[in-house]
Amino acid sequence: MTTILDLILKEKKKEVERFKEEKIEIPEQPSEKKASLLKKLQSEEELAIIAEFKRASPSKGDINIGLNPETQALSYIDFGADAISVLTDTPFFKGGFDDLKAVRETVDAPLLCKDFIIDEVQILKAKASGANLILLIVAALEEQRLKELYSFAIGNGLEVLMEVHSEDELETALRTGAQIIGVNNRDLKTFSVDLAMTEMLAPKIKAAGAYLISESGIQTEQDVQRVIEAGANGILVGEAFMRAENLEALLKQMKQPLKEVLKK
Ligand SMILES: O=C(O)c1ccccc1NCC(=O)[C@H](O)[C@H](O)COP(=O)(O)O
Repeated sequence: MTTILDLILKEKKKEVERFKEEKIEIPEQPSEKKASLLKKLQSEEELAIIAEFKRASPSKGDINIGLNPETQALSYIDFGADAISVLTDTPFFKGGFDDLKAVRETVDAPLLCKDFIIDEVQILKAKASGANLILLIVAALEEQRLKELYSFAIGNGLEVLMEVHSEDELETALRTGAQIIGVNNRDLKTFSVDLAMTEMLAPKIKAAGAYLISESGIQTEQDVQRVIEAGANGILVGEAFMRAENLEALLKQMKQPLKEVLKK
């Protein structure tokens, strides 16, 4: 059965060929833009919130097409987000590298290039557009390739969020030495979302001493409490923030002091 991930990766191969034709220039990053999600996670006081700029998605179609990336990024930071994720895929998510650049010019926070990375050239493109962090999806890559891309990103001064959705994938991720593991609560084959995935994988991530980001399907304060109780150090939220009628209230409700929640 062909999955959505297969279709996305097929498009990525074409995109990689196009990028290889481009001259990618990496400007020197001003020091205030060299932001680190890892440092934020190491402080371990509050839940780290990665707020995502996501216009559309394969599972939900159009989410909020007209939103301006600069305005949304400023609101995210003003209301307490610690990092911003920008979907740079165009065919399936209606995003682009121009969105990433626009957000980089607007805020100094750690910036995640959220894409389906299969080649070094995409990592260079992410860096050239101002990212501090890239996503590597274990399900999208052979282990050897995952290790190569991980080392390439780290060697280029980028942090890596490594995404998993099963125990086997988690073991592969840990073998690369990844320090930030994203558990995707969304099954990319069926699109079903279940926060139990975070609960299932959390003990192994914590035992390995890595940081856990719970990704996808987080909509409410109760969802946040549930993943903190499982052991999450951070969350990645897209749709709920992009659709929020009162973004300030929602973001502030989600911003939880970690120890206080665990005491409840
Ligand atoms: O969101 C999708 O439909 C999707 C489909 C196929 C591959 C990836 C997909 N999403 C990427 C993400 O990881 C989410 O954008 C991110 O975790 C935020 O999720 P949400 O808060 O549920 O918007």
